[in-house]
Amino acid sequence: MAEAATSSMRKIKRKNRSLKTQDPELDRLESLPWNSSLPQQDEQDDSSFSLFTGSNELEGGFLSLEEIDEADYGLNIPDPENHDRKHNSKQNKKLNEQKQNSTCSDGETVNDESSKSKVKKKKKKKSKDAKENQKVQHSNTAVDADVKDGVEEESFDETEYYAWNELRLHPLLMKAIHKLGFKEPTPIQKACIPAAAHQGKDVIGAAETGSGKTLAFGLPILQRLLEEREKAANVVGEKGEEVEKYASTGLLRSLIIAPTRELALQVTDHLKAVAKYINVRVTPIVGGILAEKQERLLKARPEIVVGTPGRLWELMSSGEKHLVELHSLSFFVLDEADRMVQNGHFKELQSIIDMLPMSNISSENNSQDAQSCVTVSSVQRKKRQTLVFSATVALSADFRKKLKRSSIQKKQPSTDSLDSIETLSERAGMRPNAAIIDLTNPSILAAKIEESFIECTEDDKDAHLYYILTVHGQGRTIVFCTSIAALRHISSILRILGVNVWTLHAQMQQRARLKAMDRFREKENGILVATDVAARGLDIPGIKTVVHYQLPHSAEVYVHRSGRTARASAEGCSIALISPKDTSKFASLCKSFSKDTFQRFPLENSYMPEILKRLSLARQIDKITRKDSQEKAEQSWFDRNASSVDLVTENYDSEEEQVNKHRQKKASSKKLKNLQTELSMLISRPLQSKTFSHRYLAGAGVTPLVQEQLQELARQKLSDRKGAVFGKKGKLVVIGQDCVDALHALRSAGEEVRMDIKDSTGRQRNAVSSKRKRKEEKTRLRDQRKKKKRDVNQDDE
Ligand SMILES: Nc1ncnc2c1ncn2[C@@H]1O[C@H](COP(=O)(O)OP(=O)(O)OP(=O)(O)O)[C@@H](O)[C@H]1O
Repeated sequence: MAEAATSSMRKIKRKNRSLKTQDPELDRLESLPWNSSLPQQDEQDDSSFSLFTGSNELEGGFLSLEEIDEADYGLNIPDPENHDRKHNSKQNKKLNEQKQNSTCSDGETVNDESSKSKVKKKKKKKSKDAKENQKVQHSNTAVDADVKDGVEEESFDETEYYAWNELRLHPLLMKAIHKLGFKEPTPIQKACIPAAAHQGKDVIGAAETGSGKTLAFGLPILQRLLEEREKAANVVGEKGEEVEKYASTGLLRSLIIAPTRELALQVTDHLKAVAKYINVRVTPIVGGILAEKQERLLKARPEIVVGTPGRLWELMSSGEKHLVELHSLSFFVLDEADRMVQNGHFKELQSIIDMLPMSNISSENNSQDAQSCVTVSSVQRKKRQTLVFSATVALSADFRKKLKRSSIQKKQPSTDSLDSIETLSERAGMRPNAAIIDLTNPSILAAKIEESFIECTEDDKDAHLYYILTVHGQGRTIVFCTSIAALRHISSILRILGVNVWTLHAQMQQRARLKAMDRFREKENGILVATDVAARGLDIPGIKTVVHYQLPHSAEVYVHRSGRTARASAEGCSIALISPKDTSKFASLCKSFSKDTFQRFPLENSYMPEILKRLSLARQIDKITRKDSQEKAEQSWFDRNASSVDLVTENYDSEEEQVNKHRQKKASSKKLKNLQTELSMLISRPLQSKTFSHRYLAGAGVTPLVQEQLQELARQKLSDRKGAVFGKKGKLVVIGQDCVDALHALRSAGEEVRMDIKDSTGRQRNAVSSKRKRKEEKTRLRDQRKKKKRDVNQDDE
């Protein structure tokens, strides 16, 4: 079997050699060794992206590229020659056609034909070889049997995936990437994969929201697992031993920690999608799900665990076997790392980190661990890599210098809390020559998101939110609130107004949280009202608009909130509702983004009278129903407590009081009914402006002639309505602003506003200082009065 494998490898080597051309780029690619395909870069200054080059720190070695034939995996990875051939084919096509027509007896053309048939034969042979190789590899590798059985050639445009070649990913990973349709790696993936997967480096990665950071750490993990398995299988194959027991070690190889449950579940799904063709188990361990159920999942001994700190620590501290066998860990990953160090929320994370074996100790030095690790093969005993990622990793210049000077301390037992990414990384065992890959721009805002604001009073925020959702509600929208009270208020008002919204906050049951997310995902124009629990990492396609109903407490959270839109190649916009009390906060946000202009979101005020009418009704309905349900809740609380101590409750109200109460109740329910009827009549017809906006129509690409016709229709409809609101002609649909989504409205009519950052921060400073002065004056006067009183008392005595 081993012989067959070696002979097929020889064939592949010959084949590769025969493909060589004089192309310098191809020569360069071919000369790159499998395990250090990183494009060499000069070290750059502190602020820019820099990759540290250096010796490969992984022990155990890798398979060389020549030892792997993509065809074994039912996939043709594009090769540079192919790429060039395809690339040039369009230009040459015409020429060839001419040649064929004019020189059918020409020797060159015949040669061409024969070379074509040779290529065809070669291709056939390659596919035959591939099938044979696959049979050999089937027993030699630990990849999923399902995949190995079907050698279907995937038909896709090879040149489209050419950009991945440089990253030298395993063909089975490439197959999954192709399936996902990711034509090229994102910049953060391009930068991280060579460093983490091929150079075995620790990485601190920062790149804007939605830029593909999950795969930037996910692919290196899977790549390394695959390489180790194949290496182990080859070693064992050579020795002629049984292979199956090396297929999956059942050891914990990678621990990924994320700050929220939803994010941990999402990362799990993302990794599963890319590990589709390999037998790697990825398991989420998050709170809100029965711990026993998760313990059962861990019994399957997944190689990759993605979890939140709380539940992970709960299981680890109770001695869960799979999770405490940390000697086998090859990757320790912190996603959204800066969130982990905030508010002292993550004591558990500190405990988990303290449990990691003293970093990067090889098996020889860790004999005790090695003894308990009976199934781990020598190729798997490598150094642990630490990967730390976020869109807002705020690294101090000092820390970068420390990394460059290679002066990071080895993990020391310490009682310090993890209050910065620096300490967190150091304590997790980050090695001195870690690669810092910082692709964020100075403003840390994602470049593709159009940021805007609406100035209004606190009271008018509801009206403006309703305006955005109804007039520009195309695509999914997330509305962010800072407090749960505000979330409850706005979601209740919107529901009364007939707007279907889902809510997400930390006080909800996990099942309800997941359900809300699912429902939101399902609806093309879904609306989610959420607290900052949804601010980080959530990747839901089609979110076109993010509304900041209340401003967050920090610039980082603002960036993450806005980053729920315009992900991957999509576009989107963010709208902040700014009341007078938000102005100084907004100014300091602008300052931290070094942004001196923001766009004012365009409003069509002619909608407002109708919106305010509806809103007023909705608020009255909300008030009555709240009062009602509060009374009911109080009564049932009273009854429950009374019955728990065997008390019989009696009504001590006089008859008159009882009658009055009854009357009030009846009146209130009648009022409620009337309000509801009036509101439902209003919302049964589309919200319409009294005028017609040319700017929106132009923004939507409507020609002047069509604009004129639409305007005429609108006029007609409005005049019809005066006579008979629900007449036949009332069914005529007027195309207005509500056909333009928020982003297009902003692009076509947004107004660039200069944010006078200095001025407003100056105003803020003045306000603070005058507040302080007033307080001091008050204290002085109080002291004076007290002194006077004392003096009078003394005089009396
Ligand atoms: N190479 C790629 N080509 C196209 N899309 C990609 C690629 N890599 C990842 N994506 C997609 O981009 C989206 C965003 O990826 P991901 O969630 O990893 O972003 P992120 O940088 O972690 O964002 P955040 O900072 O908000 O957490 C996902 O839908 C993912 O499937």
